[in-house]
Amino acid sequence: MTQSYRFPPGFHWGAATSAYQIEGSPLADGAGPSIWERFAHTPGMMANGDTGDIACDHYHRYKDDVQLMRALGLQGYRFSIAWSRVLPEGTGRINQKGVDFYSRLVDELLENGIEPNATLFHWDLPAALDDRGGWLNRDIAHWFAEYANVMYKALDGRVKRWSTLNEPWVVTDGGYLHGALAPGHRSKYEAPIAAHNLMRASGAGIQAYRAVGKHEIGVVFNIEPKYPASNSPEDIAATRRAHAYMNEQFADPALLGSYPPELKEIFGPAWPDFPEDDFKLTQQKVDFVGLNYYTRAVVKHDPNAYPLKAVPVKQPNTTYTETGWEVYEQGFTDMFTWFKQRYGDIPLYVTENGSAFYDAPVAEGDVVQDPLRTSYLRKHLKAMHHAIEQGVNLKGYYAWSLLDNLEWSLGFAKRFGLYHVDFATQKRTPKATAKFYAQVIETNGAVL
Ligand SMILES: CO[C@H](O)c1c[n+]2c([nH]1)[C@H](O)[C@@H](O)[C@H](O)[C@H]2CO
Repeated sequence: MTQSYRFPPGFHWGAATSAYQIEGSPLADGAGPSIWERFAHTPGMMANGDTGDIACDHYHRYKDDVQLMRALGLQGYRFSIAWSRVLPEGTGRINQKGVDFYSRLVDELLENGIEPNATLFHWDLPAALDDRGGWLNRDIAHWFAEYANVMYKALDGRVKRWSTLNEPWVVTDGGYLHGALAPGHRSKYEAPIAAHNLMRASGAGIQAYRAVGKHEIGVVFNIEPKYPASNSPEDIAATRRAHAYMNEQFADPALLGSYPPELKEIFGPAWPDFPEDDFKLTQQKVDFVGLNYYTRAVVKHDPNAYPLKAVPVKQPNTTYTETGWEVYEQGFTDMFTWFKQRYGDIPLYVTENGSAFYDAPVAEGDVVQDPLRTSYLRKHLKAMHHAIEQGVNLKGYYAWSLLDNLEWSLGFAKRFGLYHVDFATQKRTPKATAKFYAQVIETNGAVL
C-alpha cells in the first residue's frame, strides 16, 4: 500500500518572517534604532554592505504581501514585532504609530482569513537598552515584560498565538560569544549571562501574559541534532557538549528549571553560579514550543575549538545549501522524538524550516524554478509526517520564509523565500516551491 502523507485534520500551515529582515523603514514614524540598525551600519559587519533600511519594504507593502500569503492559501503568518518601533527607548514612552502598524497588519491578516502568530523578540533589541547593558542587565526581564504588556494590550484577542523569543541561542552564540551578529561581543563570560537573562525575560513575558492573555503563548528554539563522527569516547563526549550547548541550554531552564551539567564543563570559571530562585522565573508553563529546524551536525572532538572543543565535520556525497547546511531530513524526525523524550508531550509547532539555494534570474512573469528548494521542502514535510505517525504532538508548520529577505550579516544574497524578491524593484515573483507548498496546503499533505 502506498504511504499517505495526509496530515491530521486541522494541521496548521503557514509561513514566517521577522521584522528587521523584511520591513525596512527601521526609523520611520518615531521608531527608535535597534542594535541591528546600528550593527548593519557598522562598516564591515554586513555582506555587500547590505542593511535593513529598505529590505522588502514590507512596512509599506504589507497589504500586497498579505495577498501573496492568501494566494498560497496560508492559514497562518508568523511575524515579529520590532520592540524599538513600539518603545523607541525600549521602556517608557510608547510610539503609537509603531503600535498602529502592527495593529493594521493584524487586521489585514484577519480580514484575509490568516491567523497572526506574533513573536515579541526576533533579535532586534532596542539600541537604548543595549546602552543600559542589554541582555547583560538583569533588569531586562522587567523591561521585556513591560514591552510585552504593551503589545498584549494592543493586540491580544486578535493575536491568539504569541512567542516571547526567537532562538535565544543565536543571540548569545552570535551576539555575545563569537561576535558575528549584533551586538557583536566576543566574551565567554558574557554569553552565559546573556543566555540566562534571555530566559528570565521569556519567563517574565509568559508570567505577564498569564495575567491578561486569553490565548496561547510559547517560546521558539532552534534545534540542530548532533551526531558523533565516530564511536570514540572523545567524539561522543564532544557531541554531548555540542548538543547541551545548542539544544538544551535554553529549553532546560524554560521547561525543566535547570541547566545541563555540560555547560559548566564548557564554560568553566566563566559559568556563573545562578541564584536558584531565578529558575522559578525561567520555568513557566507554556501552551506550545516552536522548533526551528534546518540541518544537523556531525561532531568530532577538537581540543583547539573554543569553547566547545568540538567541531562539525562536513559530510561526503550529500547536498549542502547556500548557507553551508547539510540537507538531512532524518534529523528533523530525530529532533521531535528527542524533544518529546526530554520535555514531554508539549504541543509543538515547526516555526521555521527552509533552505537557501541559488535562484536563476527571473524572466518577466515567470515562476522562478527552484528544484533544490522544492526537494528540501518535500523531504522535510515527509520527515515531519513520520514524526506525527510516531506520536509527536505536532500542530503546525511555518515555512521559512514568505519572502527572500535580509539574511542578517549574510545580506540579501542568501535567498530562503517562497517568493523571489527583486530588491531593486521590490517585485515579488512566486517560486515553484511556492506553487508546490500551495498544493500541500490545499491537500493537507496528500500531494506529497
Ligand atoms: C542556526 O540556524 C537557525 O535555526 C536559524 C535559521 N534562521 C534563523 N535561525 C532565524 O530565525 C531567521 O531569522 C533566519 O533568517 C533563518 C535562516 O537562516
